Amino acid sequence: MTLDRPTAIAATGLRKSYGEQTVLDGIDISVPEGTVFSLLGPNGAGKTTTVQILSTLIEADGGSVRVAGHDLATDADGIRGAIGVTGQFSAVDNLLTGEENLLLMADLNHLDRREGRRRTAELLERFDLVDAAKKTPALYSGGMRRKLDLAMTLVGDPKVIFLDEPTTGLDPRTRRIMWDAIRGLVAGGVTIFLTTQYLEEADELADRIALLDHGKIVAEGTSDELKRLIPGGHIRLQFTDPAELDQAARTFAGSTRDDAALALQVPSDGDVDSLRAVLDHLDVASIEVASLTVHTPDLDDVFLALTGRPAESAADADDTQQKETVR
Ligand SMILES: Nc1ncnc2c1ncn2[C@@H]1O[C@H](COP(=O)(O)OP(=O)(O)OP(=O)(O)O)[C@@H](O)[C@H]1O
Repeated sequence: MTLDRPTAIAATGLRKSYGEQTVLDGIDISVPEGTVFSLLGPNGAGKTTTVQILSTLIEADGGSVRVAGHDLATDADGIRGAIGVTGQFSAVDNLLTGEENLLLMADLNHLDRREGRRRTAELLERFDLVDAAKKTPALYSGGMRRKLDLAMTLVGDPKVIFLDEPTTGLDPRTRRIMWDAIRGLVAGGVTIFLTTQYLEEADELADRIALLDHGKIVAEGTSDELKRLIPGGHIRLQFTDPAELDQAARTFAGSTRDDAALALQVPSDGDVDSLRAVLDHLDVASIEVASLTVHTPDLDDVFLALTGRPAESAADADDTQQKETVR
């Protein structure tokens, strides 16, 4: 579906070290126009460094980059003119009001006065900041600042937007508002490069996801492709009678029983055929089941399987690494 689209962001063999520390150890990235690409990784994995290189803020030690048709080596200005960046450190000026911040951006983007006012009003409305427009951002909540920051990025109508951990630390409601705004941008044809520590965020928004760990992309694919990389799916059968549980445990080789919960987990990839096979076996053996649920692995399971560590504590864990690529 996205295969025929032109490439909005292409990076090959990106390398970057700080002193002895290799932060990016040769990474390749390709993002089709109008899609969301998510770079996922724990604290310190190199996500911000990647965004800084692709958005011309710092130089790589090696590799080539094209963004929105411009080559980084020969036309960094072209890239700067086509992109918007919302970083972890916001561009918001605390001495100006929210509205003045937006008007300033309109000026910097060479919009005339009328167009600048129109765009500012539209963005204040869109991000539910009309009531806060005349206040300085020092009085804003973290979520409001983040929304103002994204609104400022949108003043120039960029075709490619880099969002570096746009929802870190936000409450679930504000996170949803940001997600909706991002979906709206993509629907309008914008390409999004999103970094996040949240597996759920990548799962919700991204067309393709790359997992960055120890300077390398250790897995890449759609959310479903990544989930298929790992085992862990199962059908959970719930019983009301221990005798039924006993009988089912004998029927399904390789199953795991939970006696306290009167439940049995039968390994399964969750597809219809395997579900039908389980139901047929239960039928033939006349086993009564109270309920049945299908569990498919989520990105947390993927992260654990590919890095050997849970996503939460990934930043301070050991060097265990596996390589896996989905094409
Ligand atoms: N200017 C710098 N000088 C030295 N080391 C740096 C510099 N910038 C980043 N680093 C190091 O590079 C590594 C990657 O940092 P980066 O900010 O890209 O990670 P990240 O994945 O964005 O993490 P986070 O989620 O914490 O922002 C870190 O170990 C960091 O300490």
